Formats: sequence, structure tokens, C-alpha cells
Amino acid sequence: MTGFAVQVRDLGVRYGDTQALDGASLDLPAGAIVGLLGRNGSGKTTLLSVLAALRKPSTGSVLVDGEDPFENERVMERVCLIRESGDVMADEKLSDTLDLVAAARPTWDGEYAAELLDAFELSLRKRPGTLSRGQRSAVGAVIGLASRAPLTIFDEVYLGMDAPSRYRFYDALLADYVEHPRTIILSSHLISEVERLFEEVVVLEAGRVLLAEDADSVRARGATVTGPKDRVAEATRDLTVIGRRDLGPTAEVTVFDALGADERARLDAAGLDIGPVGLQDLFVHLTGGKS
Ligand SMILES: Nc1ncnc2c1ncn2[C@@H]1O[C@H](COP(=O)(O)OP(=O)(O)OP(=O)(O)O)[C@@H](O)[C@H]1O
Repeated sequence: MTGFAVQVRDLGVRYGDTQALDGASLDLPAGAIVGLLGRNGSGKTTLLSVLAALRKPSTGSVLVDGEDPFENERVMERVCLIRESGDVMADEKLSDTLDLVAAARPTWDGEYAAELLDAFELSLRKRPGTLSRGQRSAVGAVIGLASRAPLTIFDEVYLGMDAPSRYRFYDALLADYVEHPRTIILSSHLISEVERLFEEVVVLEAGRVLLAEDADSVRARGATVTGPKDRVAEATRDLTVIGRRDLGPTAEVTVFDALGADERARLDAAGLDIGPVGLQDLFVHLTGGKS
């Protein structure tokens, strides 16, 4: 099992007057950890709910493992969407929710779930309604990981978790992914924390796909060029400049281009420094600088 591939074509979803998705197209390979990024309201949750067959598209098409997921039992029981809201029975013991999940998911691993519950210090006897917000998020993390679904989706699930719990989740996810490769989508605003996990990156903007690429090539395209203002301006004139910062007589410009060896040598010869850019900074520059 290497996970499900996803194909989205010209996807549109409308809620009344709001066009939440507007011609979104993308391909996700089977067996990759995908970072889904986008500013508030860009359509991330809407896209994920279509992939998980919770919502029917208004226009366009979605294929999960080659099939339309809507009302498709085989696909639906193998796609696990964990939302911040939890989807657990708040007033029943956690063990009751886990029994239901186990019955619904052919890929569920009960032993692994028990290990994770231990790691997150969660008791099966607790009722989720009595847990703190962070503990409820940890329940979602446990269900998502132990489901081992060929398409597993975490929609901002770890928001309420404190930093040690979030890192425990990231580490568990990576370790389990290596043992049991599958397709995992993480939507997150905590980009600098999770970006090391990403193999593919999708950026949504106003319901459209701004970028869908493997993470290494996105990282490789970002660079800062720093030096005296005039020289930086001259040297970057023909490059795709997505950000600029003036520090007195010095300028730092962020470019988004595949800089080849010749280009780098030219910038170097002009006495300019070339530096790396993290995904978080690239995201901020690409989506308007105010995120
Ligand atoms: N049930 C709904 N009814 C009406 N409008 C909705 C509904 N759900 C989402 N929207 C609108 O659709 C757009 C996309 O929302 P969505 O929740 O998909 O964005 P998002 O990228 O997940 O945002 P965030 O990062 O804030 O969670 C927004 O303009 C939102 O207001």
C-alpha cells in the first residue's frame, strides 16, 4: 500500500454568494506528505471536505485513487479527514468512539492507537467533552494516525496542542509514514514547524491553486539577494522578485526563480550575497505579504 493519488480538475464550490473554490486543479502523487497552505478563507477546508466526500463539487471533478469519492464506500472508508472540530462522541467514553472508528476503517491498527494514547497521556475512560482543547486535538491526531488510511488528512488538527505535544505528533507521523507509506495532507498555518515534513506543497489563493509542486523544487526556487541597493536592483531586474526589504543603504530582495549556476556566479561577481528562504517566508511573499 503506497496511498491514494488525487486528481482535481477545475473544481468549483459555491456557498450562496461565496465562490470558495474557483477552478482549482492539482495532482497529488500516491505516497507523499503534502502541505496544504493558504491564507484564511482561501478554500483549504472546502477542498479537503470535497476530497473526503463530505461535500459535492458545484463544478469540476475529483478522483481519489482513480474514482469519484462521493457516495463511494470503498474510497470513503479509506479516506480519513481529521478536523479541528474532532468528530468524536463528546459524552461517551473515548473507547466507544475508537470502537466505532475501528469498525468503520479496514486499515485501523488498535495496538498502535493504544501506544499513541499512552504517548499523549489520554485515557480510554475519559469522555472527550471533558477534555481540554489540546487533549481533544490529540484524540484527533491519534485517530488520524492509527487509521492508517491510504489518504489521511489533518485539517489544522494540532492547533490547540502545546508545543511538546505538536512535536510528538510530527515525530509520530513521520516515523509511522516511513513504516507505512501513504498519502497524508496537512493543512497548517504553522508552516515553519511542519515544513520539514512536506514532500509536496500546494498553495491556495482565493479558491485557486497558486502552486502545486514538490517541496524541494519550491525551496530551491526561493533565494534572497542582499547587498547595496543599486546593485541589488540592477542584478535582479530580470528575475521574479516577490519581496523587498530596505535596511538603510542595503537591500534584501527575495526572488522566486530557478537560479542556475551562471546566474549565481553573476550575482556573486556583483558582490551580492545569496541566501536560502524558508517555505514560511516564501508563502508570506507569494500570498501578499500580510499573512
Ligand atoms: N458553510 C459555509 N457557508 C458559507 N460560506 C462558507 C462556508 N464554509 C466556508 N465558507 C466560505 O468559503 C470560503 C473558503 O472557506 P474555507 O473554510 O474553505 O477556507 P480555509 O482556507 O480553510 O480558511 P481558514 O484558514 O481560515 O480555515 C471563505 O470565504 C468562507 O467564508
